[in-house]
Amino acid sequence: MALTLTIDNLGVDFGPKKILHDISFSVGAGELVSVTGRNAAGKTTLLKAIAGLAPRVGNVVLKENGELLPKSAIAYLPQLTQVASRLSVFEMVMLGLGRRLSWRVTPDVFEQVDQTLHAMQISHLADLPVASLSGGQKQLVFMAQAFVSRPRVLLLDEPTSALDLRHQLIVMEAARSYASRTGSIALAVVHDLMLASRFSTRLLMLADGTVRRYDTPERVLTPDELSVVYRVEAAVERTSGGRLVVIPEKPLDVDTGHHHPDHVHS
Ligand SMILES: Nc1ncnc2c1ncn2[C@@H]1O[C@H](COP(=O)(O)OP(=O)(O)OP(=O)(O)O)[C@@H](O)[C@H]1O
Repeated sequence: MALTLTIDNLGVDFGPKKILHDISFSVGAGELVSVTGRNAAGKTTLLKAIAGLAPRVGNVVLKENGELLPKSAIAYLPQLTQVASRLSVFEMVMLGLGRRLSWRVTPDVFEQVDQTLHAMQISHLADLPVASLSGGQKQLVFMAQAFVSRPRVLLLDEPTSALDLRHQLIVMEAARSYASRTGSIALAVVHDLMLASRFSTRLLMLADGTVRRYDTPERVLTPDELSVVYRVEAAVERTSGGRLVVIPEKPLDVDTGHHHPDHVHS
């Protein structure tokens, strides 16, 4: 395969606290992988560690046609934060071109930014100040900024959490088509399991600080898995169109992990 991201025995400690350990998996060209798991499972930490933004042990190897790629081939888009900027949407997206920009804005640059705005369906916002946009619109702008930089690996931290239904689909479709069209890799933290299953080639389910399952959505999203990982009773069904539907029924008692049946006296 042309491009591969290989994570080998990755671990992250914050002081004495082991957040992630023994994480190994690999992703191939064209894949969108959704990272899922409970709150505080370490999903953000995993993306940051891959991007080199969190202290880690273990290896992150990105290779294309046998050649190692530099860290700059990986783009990390954090969860949406406040934007204090007077830049317009067009200018903000253009900044994604980084070192490819010179003092004069060439037609080629306009073209690339225009195309990206169009793909994200935000052309009509081009001249507005980013600061004046809604949370969801800002998310689309930052995704566009990441796309235009043409990363080989795109790491998206909860890209859909601030978005309405329509924009959730636009963003997930944009991530999927970016990966498949450019033969690159996208990893996205996604809490919505139906959205994740619909758009992802594979799900990476984190639990207890490590990879619990890394497989197709159909294989990962089973009632048994959901009860263990999320401590919920849930039904998993399929629509007539073949899509997976996860229906959470009720929370189960939190598993303390301290069951010692041997010690139970009858
Ligand atoms: N810089 C840090 N220093 C110490 N602990 C940290 C730091 N960053 C994260 N943690 C801890 O690491 C654990 C994992 O956090 P992380 O943000 O990766 O979880 P998450 O799965 O992305 O959570 P959520 O779904 O709630 O966004 C948490 O217990 C958090 O408190």
